[in-house]
Amino acid sequence: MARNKIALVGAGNIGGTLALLAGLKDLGDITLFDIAEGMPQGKALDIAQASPVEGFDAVLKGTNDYADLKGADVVIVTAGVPRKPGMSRDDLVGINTKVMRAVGAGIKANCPDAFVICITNPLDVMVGVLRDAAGLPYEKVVGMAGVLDSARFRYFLAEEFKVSVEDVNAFVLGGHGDTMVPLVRYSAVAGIPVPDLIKMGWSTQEKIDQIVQRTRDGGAEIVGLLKTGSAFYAPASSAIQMAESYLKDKKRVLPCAAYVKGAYGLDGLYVGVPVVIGAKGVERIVEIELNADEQKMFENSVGAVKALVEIVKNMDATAG
Ligand SMILES: NC(=O)c1ccc[n+]([C@@H]2O[C@H](COP(=O)([O-])OP(=O)(O)OC[C@H]3O[C@@H](n4cnc5c(N)ncnc54)[C@H](O)[C@@H]3O)[C@@H](O)[C@H]2O)c1
Ligand SMILES: O=C(O)C[C@H](O)C(=O)O
Repeated sequence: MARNKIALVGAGNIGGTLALLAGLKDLGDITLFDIAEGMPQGKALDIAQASPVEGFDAVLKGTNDYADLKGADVVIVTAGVPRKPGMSRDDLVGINTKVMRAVGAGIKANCPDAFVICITNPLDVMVGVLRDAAGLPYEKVVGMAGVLDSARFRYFLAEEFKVSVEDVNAFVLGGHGDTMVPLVRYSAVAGIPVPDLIKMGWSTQEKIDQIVQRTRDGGAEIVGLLKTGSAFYAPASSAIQMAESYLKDKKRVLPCAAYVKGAYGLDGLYVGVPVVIGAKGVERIVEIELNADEQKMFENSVGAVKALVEIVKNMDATAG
């Protein structure tokens, strides 16, 4: 059986990490695309030279030519600009919208049958711009953020409860911004809901509230420490989990920025919700029940995403 092909558009911090992980996990052949000349070629060669040591067989190619995306089964997009300390993700909207349109055109022309995972920020809006430019079916274009935000939430909870990260389940919904909604009620250790663990004396409401806020600020915490860019190891791991679920038809239930029309009272918007990812792409939107507080937080987050969508529309109107 021929190997799958994973194309990585953007070969920077996340792109390079994605290439290494895709190799280590034997996901297939890997093409690294970037506008920077030499850099994707250099990273591809470097990772190829790690393959004999790590024991994986994959063709690794670096390129500056969109034609090399041909035949890609999965495309993961990180092209664009990350934020620096003092910036919000939303500050990237102007520059990264232009990048998403160029990348969308490249995907449309070369691999319209691929499953596309967008990572570029501001995420929920960029995945919509990318989808529109690529013209792919909505279920084949999805954004990565919820897996990352939930992983942060899980990690902080595991630290607090002093248990394995593997036993902590947690969901973060909504837009990938300051208004994201970590759902305490749907978070659990080995099936025991967090509110029950508070009653059992494992933690306090105050500490859980602090963890919720730290999760919301998770990206900014790392930007503040790195100073020159943003997180890239955990974002790459998160996108690889989504790609693997598609390629292996695992039907994982993962929080992703998916196009929601009908569910959650939404009328067609990319925003973070739990979905099932399988061989057909986003196979199902999982509509969970939200209580009044959760609903209010979710609506607030949806409002923030919609406001940014309007900014993109106004940019277009101004540009004529
Ligand atoms: N969704 C999330 O959860 C999440 C997490 C982390 C980072 N991000 C975002 O991902 C993006 C990438 O982050 P990074 O750390 O890899 O940044 P990076 O600067 O290391 O890499 C970005 C790469 O994109 C390339 N690029 C720029 N314009 C391009 C174009 N038109 N076509 C192709 N390539 C182009 C650059 O040359 C660079 O190599 C940023 O927007 C960042 O905010 C999102
Ligand atoms: O915080 C950022 O700008 C990058 C990313 O969205 C993250 O959450 O790490």
